[in-house]
Amino acid sequence: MAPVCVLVGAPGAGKTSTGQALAAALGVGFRDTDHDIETIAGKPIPEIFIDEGEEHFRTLEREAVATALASFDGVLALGGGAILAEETRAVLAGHTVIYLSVELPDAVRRVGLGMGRPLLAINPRATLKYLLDQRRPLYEQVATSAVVTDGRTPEQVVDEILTILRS
Ligand SMILES: Nc1ncnc2c1ncn2[C@@H]1O[C@H](COP(=O)(O)OP(=O)(O)O)[C@@H](O)[C@H]1O
Ligand SMILES: O=C(O)C1=C[C@@H](OP(=O)(O)O)[C@@H](O)[C@H](O)C1
Ligand SMILES: [Mg+2]
Repeated sequence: MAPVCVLVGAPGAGKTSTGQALAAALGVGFRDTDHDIETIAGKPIPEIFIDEGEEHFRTLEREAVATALASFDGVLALGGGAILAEETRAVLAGHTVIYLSVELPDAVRRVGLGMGRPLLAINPRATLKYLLDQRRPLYEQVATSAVVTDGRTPEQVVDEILTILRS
């Protein structure tokens, strides 16, 4: 069993919201590893960062991604930092991985002051710039296709992913 596709990209790329619309268009289930982590931890992501720290969150994230890749056959959205783990990049090999790309102006506008994303709670613009520069090569490394989301509606992004999945 494998996901129809796995969505990766920076915070604000639209992995969660566009992923849900894509799953609906395909008539398949939708799963987000951030949600799985919250269920396993029994608390929201900001509380995991406060109580146990980022390293613990990343451990839960590696486990959540590996479990979902092995047991889910719908559209799977990862958290923006999941690809930082070499182990996760390795288990993504062989999957259909779509990189939803977003650059700083649109990403900042979409995530505002973080909205439940603890890494972006302080100085979101500078932090997002750092994250984008650090992660862009990793998203490109794991992706089998890339879709630009800047200046495009979620519907346009879904249409392009559907075209990719049909090809
Ligand atoms: N293509 C888009 N155009 C405009 N707004 C978008 C687009 N994709 C997502 N958004 C908005 O950006 C915010 C972050 O989207 P989300 O799906 O949570 O991104 P991610 O899961 O990649 O961090 C949400 O408010 C969402 O509605
Ligand atoms: O970029 C990151 O490191 C993170 C992104 C978030 O997910 P989204 O990319 O869906 O916002 C969430 O996993 C957590 O706050 C950490
Ligand atoms: Mg998300």
